[in-house]
Amino acid sequence: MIVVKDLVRQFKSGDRTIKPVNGVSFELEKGSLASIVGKSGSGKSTLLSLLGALDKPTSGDVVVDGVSLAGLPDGKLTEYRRRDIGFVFQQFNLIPNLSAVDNVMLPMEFAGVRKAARLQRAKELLEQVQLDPEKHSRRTNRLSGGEQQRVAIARALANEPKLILADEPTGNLDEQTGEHIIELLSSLSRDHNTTILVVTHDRSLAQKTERCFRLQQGRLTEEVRTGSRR
Ligand SMILES: Nc1ncnc2c1ncn2[C@@H]1O[C@H](COP(=O)(O)OP(=O)(O)OP(=O)(O)O)[C@@H](O)[C@H]1O
Repeated sequence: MIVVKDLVRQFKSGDRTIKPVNGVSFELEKGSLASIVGKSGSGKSTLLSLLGALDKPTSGDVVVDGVSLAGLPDGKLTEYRRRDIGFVFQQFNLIPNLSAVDNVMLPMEFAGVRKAARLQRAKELLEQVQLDPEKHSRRTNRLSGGEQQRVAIARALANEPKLILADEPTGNLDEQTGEHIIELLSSLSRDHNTTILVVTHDRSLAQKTERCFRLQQGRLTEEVRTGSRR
């Protein structure tokens, strides 16, 4: 479970102070899929960076399965980022000259998993994200955008993270492929019991997630829903 407590991130810009994250609190149940929508500049990327320990808050805390990030020294924060967080980006950020399977194996190599176990798990994950088995050994720069995003999602799952942070994961995909990716994230959050938080500009995609938050001038509100995904 992820608990975000009164998170604030401020920057000085000349003699002005801006607060792209200004007192944000929310909780995410384990295995849930949630989205955050908000205009450009509303603070979405800043918030994701704080949740992924790529940046430190000015005040407030993120507590992941009972562990407070504010209380962790830098070394432990790096460990948290590598072990407990999976990142998925709009630009996929795969290594283009490596095969799909090698891209998925890479984070497991950093985590010290044996080669045979890495290979087996990478293949299983690529099956779970429904990448055609013929394409497992193909270099990722020879895959379509939707296929590359499936590989990136498999890579994000590699070390069984507690939280997957997806920044505009459908931003470079056509509408239908984007919908497939959101459906995939939805089923993976259930099957792996992994919490997934998606930032998107696309309101129709946000509607497909279990919960939807709106960020406006650094403040977060939850949209009220009727019915449930499960
Ligand atoms: N390192 C920084 N120094 C100063 N200001 C920053 C810094 N990072 C972000 N900001 C400012 O914080 C505000 C929010 O930026 P952020 O990138 O979080 O917005 P966003 O909602 O992700 O936007 P977009 O949808 O365009 O990616 C912007 O005004 C931005 O200029």
